[in-house]
Amino acid sequence: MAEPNLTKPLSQKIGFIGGGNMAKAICEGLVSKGLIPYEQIHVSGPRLDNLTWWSQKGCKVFEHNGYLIETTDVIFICVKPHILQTAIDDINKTHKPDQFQSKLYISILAGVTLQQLASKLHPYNARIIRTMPNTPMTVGEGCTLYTPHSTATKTDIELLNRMLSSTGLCREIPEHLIDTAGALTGSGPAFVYMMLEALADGAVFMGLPRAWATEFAAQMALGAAKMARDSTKHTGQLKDEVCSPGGSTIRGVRALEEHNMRAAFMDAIEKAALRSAEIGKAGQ
Ligand SMILES: NC(=O)C1=CN([C@@H]2O[C@H](COP(=O)(O)OP(=O)(O)OC[C@H]3O[C@@H](n4cnc5c(N)ncnc54)[C@H](O)[C@@H]3O)[C@@H](O)[C@H]2O)C=CC1
Ligand SMILES: O=C(O)[C@@H]1CCC=N1
Repeated sequence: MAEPNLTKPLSQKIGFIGGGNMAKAICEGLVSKGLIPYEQIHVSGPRLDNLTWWSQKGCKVFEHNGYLIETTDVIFICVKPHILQTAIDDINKTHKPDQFQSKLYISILAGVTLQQLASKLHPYNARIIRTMPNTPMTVGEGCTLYTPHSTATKTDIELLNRMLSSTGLCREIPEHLIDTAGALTGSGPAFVYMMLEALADGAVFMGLPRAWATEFAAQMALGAAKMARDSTKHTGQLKDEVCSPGGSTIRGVRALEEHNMRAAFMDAIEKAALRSAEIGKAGQ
């Protein structure tokens, strides 16, 4: 696929069904890159008083999802997986399914399969792409994985790439891998924040002021992540280059091995991936 043009502003109106954490992260990612102004973004949710973050920024807010679909071109579905049916039922309170023109629906729901999405959204003339984004897209370092449904056109996929490449990495993957890859990229930030907190706790334990410990831990991880991403060296080699023989780092490495750090991270990804698949199998 040709490199998306990341600077040209979007002409489309973008909608979010559900204005929670991940919807805000996508919104901030798009706006901060100059792709779209807040005024071109619409959001819907069951209570307007929960949408003040959006209205204060200048976005248009709706209490019913049908009005959001009517007034936008691309709709991000950003509710919790078990709320999907309730959100769809809400559309029917104000609109008839065949009232809608064909539009692009981008699901960010963990676990919910393209087949499940298609069977629920088919009456609304939906073209569908399943994605797994992550919150670091707020700062332009996100990672979005996606699988298009057969209803999605080449133009839809190009538009998705244009939007989400501006907020970080955006990569198509086969659907059978999205639960596992999503455990790594979608849930992974929580695991990394826990790791940063624990590393900072260690430094505080040894006497470093908390604010410094937090700042230094984050900067250290940012640099290490950049090297791991951009270097051709294996992460094991990068680790070896930090460990002086008989030095301080290898003592810390030994402590991590004694506490089964690798098994703990592997288990975290396994459990998150299995839960994601379970959400899909349970029909949310
Ligand atoms: N938080 C994260 O890091 C990530 C979340 N996701 C997915 O994003 C989705 C949303 O997650 P969060 O943003 O974390 O949850 P959240 O709870 O922050 O947001 C969900 C929003 O949906 C709204 N809502 C509830 N009922 C609704 C209805 N009937 N119609 C419209 N809106 C309704 C709620 O008011 C709330 O603002 C989930 O499906 C999750 O699997 C995917 C990747 C990362
Ligand atoms: O915890 C969850 O289910 C969602 C999916 C990935 C991140 N948060």
